[in-house]
Amino acid sequence: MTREEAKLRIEELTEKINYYNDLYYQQSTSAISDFEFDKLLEELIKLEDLHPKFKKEDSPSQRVGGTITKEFKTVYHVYPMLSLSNTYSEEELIEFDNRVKKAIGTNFEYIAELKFDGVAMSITYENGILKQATTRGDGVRGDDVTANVKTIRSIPLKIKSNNIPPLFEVRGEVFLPLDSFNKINKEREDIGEPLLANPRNAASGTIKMQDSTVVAQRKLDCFVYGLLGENLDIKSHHEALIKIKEWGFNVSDSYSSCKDIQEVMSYINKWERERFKLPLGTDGIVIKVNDYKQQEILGYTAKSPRWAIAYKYKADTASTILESIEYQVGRTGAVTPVANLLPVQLAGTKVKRASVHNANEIKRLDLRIGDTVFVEKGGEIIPKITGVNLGLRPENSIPIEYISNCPECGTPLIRKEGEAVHYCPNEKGCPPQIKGKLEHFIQRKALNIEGIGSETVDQLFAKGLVKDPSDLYDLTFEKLCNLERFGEKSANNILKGLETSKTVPFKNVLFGIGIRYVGNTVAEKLADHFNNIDALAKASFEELREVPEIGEKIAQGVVEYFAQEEHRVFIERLKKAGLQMEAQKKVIEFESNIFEGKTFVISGVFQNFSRDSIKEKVEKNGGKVVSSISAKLNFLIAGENMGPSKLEKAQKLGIHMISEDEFTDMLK
Ligand SMILES: NC(=O)c1ccc[n+]([C@@H]2O[C@H](COP(=O)([O-])OP(=O)(O)OC[C@H]3O[C@@H](n4cnc5c(N)ncnc54)[C@H](O)[C@@H]3O)[C@@H](O)[C@H]2O)c1
Ligand SMILES: [Zn+2]
Repeated sequence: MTREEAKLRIEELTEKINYYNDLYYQQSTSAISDFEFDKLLEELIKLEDLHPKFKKEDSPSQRVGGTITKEFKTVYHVYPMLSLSNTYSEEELIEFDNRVKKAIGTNFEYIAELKFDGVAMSITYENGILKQATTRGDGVRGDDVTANVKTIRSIPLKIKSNNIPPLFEVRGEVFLPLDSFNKINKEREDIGEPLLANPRNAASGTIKMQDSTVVAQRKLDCFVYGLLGENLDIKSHHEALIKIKEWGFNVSDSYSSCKDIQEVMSYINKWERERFKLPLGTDGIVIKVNDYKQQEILGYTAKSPRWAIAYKYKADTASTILESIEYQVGRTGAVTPVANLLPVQLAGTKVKRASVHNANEIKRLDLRIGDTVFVEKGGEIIPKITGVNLGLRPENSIPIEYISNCPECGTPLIRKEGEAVHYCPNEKGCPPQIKGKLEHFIQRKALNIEGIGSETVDQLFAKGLVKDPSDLYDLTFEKLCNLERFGEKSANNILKGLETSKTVPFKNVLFGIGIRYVGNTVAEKLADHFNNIDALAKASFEELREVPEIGEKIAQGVVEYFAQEEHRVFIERLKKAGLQMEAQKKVIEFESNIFEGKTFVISGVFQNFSRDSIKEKVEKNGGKVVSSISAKLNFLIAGENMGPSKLEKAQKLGIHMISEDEFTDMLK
């Protein structure tokens, strides 16, 4: 490579890396895999070493990848938040070990820990009270996300131990537990929303949300792995881990001390598979020289400590042939392209399908039939295509043209502005949409109709017996017995299942109806608030927005749903069939009547209660919770981060505002 070529390549790499950094840290998305990203960075570092003249001061090799945002207050770090140098190879790990030995001799110890895949956080405590939580940002300054971090239950707001320094900072990784991640995606799937790509990006997106109430619902967690401060009287990393655990922080037990690099290797091998049993994503291990004095001798580069390194596990990848793209139509009409692959062995399973998300993704990857593609399996269940081996591209291949008509019913597809997904608008005549709605209706979380499986749904639909869920209630013994291979017993089972479904609570019915964006948690909130279907159908956009946790999208979805005549007819038929269209009066076990005749508004995020449990407390003591602030209101229970407009209104009207603690005191 000539000097001129090197210069150009350095510029090109810089631009690319800056672009991916921006996507990753600012927009919480990854356009390429971490492995590909790290390869680009490695290439840049090597070229810059060969041609130091072309190395710019602000090169991405010299600084931490993120930046700050304008949505949050900017905070300067007391101690810079650096990155970690990383490697995918054992040889480089041994080189690291040699560098360490050269600087401090052989009398030292490593601590090996897992590299948790989330968002780095700095949390400051003053006299034992959580004062501030800051993102890494550009390493020098970050975003003040204190209100969001306070919603994380495993992070103490107040340290219980007496024996603590007056001022200190902990460092940790905020993450979205896999359970919560899967649950959120299940709910998004239920309501036909695009899925979150992976837990790390979901955590990073969540921590930057403006509404802490939504953050609280996402149930983030945090593993703490570092302690900083003046005169801490602590000599090593290991001691620090023990201390912060004592003080009530969540420290993962997975760390281990290693007397040499061989023991580190065993640690790496041990966790290569074991790590999948943990409740969160991990992408490697971190080794740190244990002793603080030795750390000091080793020091720092501009970007990372010299006393630590990350070893990253390669994601399981395989390459195979893309045979075809299939288009699936879901209950909401959303079209998902799925790749059919020549079967290949990947991470212990045979893979023959991979997701490609949407038309943009096909274009970005420039996928062509017959291409040799790389497939990767991360934490997700279905593997994804991460790239194309262009060297093996067949001659005369042509780019895949995304379909313009529904593969199932032929209707021209539409794409709403700002959405990546195509939809088939033929809600009433498109078979997978009709069947999808039926299956949604009968599922356990909805009407829970036993005796009907997806095969039966197919048959009922094929015979023209059922076109929408309300037709189910017109089924008779005779009609069912006419179905192929359908015994009397199965027919009776279905009829019994349908009969039982008439006792299923209103909130489940509401979920089963399948209103856009109304998942089962939302259905419960709406049922609770409006009590019956007629009140909900009449509710305006504004009235819906007043219900706690009902956002614009949901409110819009509900209004649009009931605006359609055919939906109202459908609801009438369900009513006639005898389904529960009204919430059962809750049986309240009264504790006292101290709040009799008093009204409350609950707003913001709370430390010891969920909003629902505060509501329950109010009701159990004779009070009533309302949604909007008016002059007649008696109390506003104000948590952290309540909306500014609510606050202003309450102040203007002179409403009595009480904190969570004051509320607890009132109950005593
Ligand atoms: N795919 C993309 O487009 C893209 C873009 C940018 C960055 N990335 C990825 O992000 C990473 C680079 O980011 P980086 O500079 O933050 O470095 P890094 O994430 O590799 O290492 C530093 C971070 O590791 C975290 N960490 C987790 N467990 C830890 C532990 N036990 N001890 C100490 N720290 C721990 C901390 O948050 C720390 O900030 C690379 O893995 C890169 O592949 C990917
Ligand atoms: Zn269709």
